[in-house]
Amino acid sequence: MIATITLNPSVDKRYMVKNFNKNGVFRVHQVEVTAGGKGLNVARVIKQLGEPVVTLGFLGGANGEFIENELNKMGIVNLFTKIKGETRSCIAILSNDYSQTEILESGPKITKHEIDRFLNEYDNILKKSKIICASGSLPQNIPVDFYSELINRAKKENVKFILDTSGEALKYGLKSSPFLVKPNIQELQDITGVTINTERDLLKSVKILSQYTVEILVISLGSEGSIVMYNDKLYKVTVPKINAINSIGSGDSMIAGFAFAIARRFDFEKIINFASACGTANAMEKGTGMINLKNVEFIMENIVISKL
Ligand SMILES: Nc1ncnc2c1ncn2[C@@H]1O[C@H](COP(=O)(O)OP(=O)(O)OP(=O)(O)O)[C@@H](O)[C@H]1O
Ligand SMILES: O=P(O)(O)OC[C@@]1(O)O[C@H](CO)[C@@H](O)[C@@H]1O
Repeated sequence: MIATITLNPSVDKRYMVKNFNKNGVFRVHQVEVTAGGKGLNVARVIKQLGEPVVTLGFLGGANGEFIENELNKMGIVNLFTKIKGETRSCIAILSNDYSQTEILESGPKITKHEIDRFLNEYDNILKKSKIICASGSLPQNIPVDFYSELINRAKKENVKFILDTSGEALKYGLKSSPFLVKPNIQELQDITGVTINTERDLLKSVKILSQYTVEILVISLGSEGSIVMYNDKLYKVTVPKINAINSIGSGDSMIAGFAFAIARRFDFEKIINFASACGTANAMEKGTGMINLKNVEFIMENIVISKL
């Protein structure tokens, strides 16, 4: 079984707006709302792939209820810890010039008692899981090294830990050697301090990150595919050109693809191929954390993986 952790879930609202820019007033011509936060997007895609998945994290208030209802509708197992605070909302503004503007709330304050209840549930689930996918930012009052704690507990139970987060939470997480990490280019720049303009800058940053002990290191590059490091070898993954409608959640869909392919024990190149295709398939859909399995198959045939 795969478990996803979303410590800071969110009700994601996507506003479709014509000619969006700074300082204007805009009428929204289409709104979409999903139960989001990275880990929930991951769970939705794992469910679409047909693998059992359970979800953990913190949920509270009216937004928490909305997310619970959505999980029930999708038949996704909900092991979230109930909290007093209100789960956040995040807004994405998509415009006709293909711009994507995201406004992310910081999330509720979590109490010590709520953290303890979460950790109890987590320890239970570690005994039943093959893979943990922990994704996204930390809500308020969660210690910055919290992912590190979760990784250490997973290691004791021999459970593979996939970490997809940013900033300080990623820095601390890396110190505990997760099985797989997947920063995007912005997250890589933030963590290494290297501004990336050229492939040389990119490879320099990958080298800095490779000082941490991580089994699979993935740098996702949006429509440019990704760079993957495994067993001291570097791979460049080129994905086909597609008609991208909404690439928010492509990273999460890629993580879902990795978790699924690793759980099913695919060989290494097929793992990269499958995960990348899930990321690309998400960009072809209106919804966030949504894939069409027929598109995944077609994309897989058109991905090129080369050794660097
Ligand atoms: N426009 C696109 N065209 C083709 N493939 C894409 C596109 N955007 C994303 N992908 C695929 O999805 C993968 C992950 O995308 P990306 O690097 O945008 O992740 P991310 O920034 O973590 O996304 P998010 O945080 O919104 O989930 C890429 O490596 C690629 O395989
Ligand atoms: O604040 P975080 O947790 O880093 O990111 C939150 C978020 O932007 O990530 C997802 C896309 O990957 C969205 O569903 C969600 O709103």
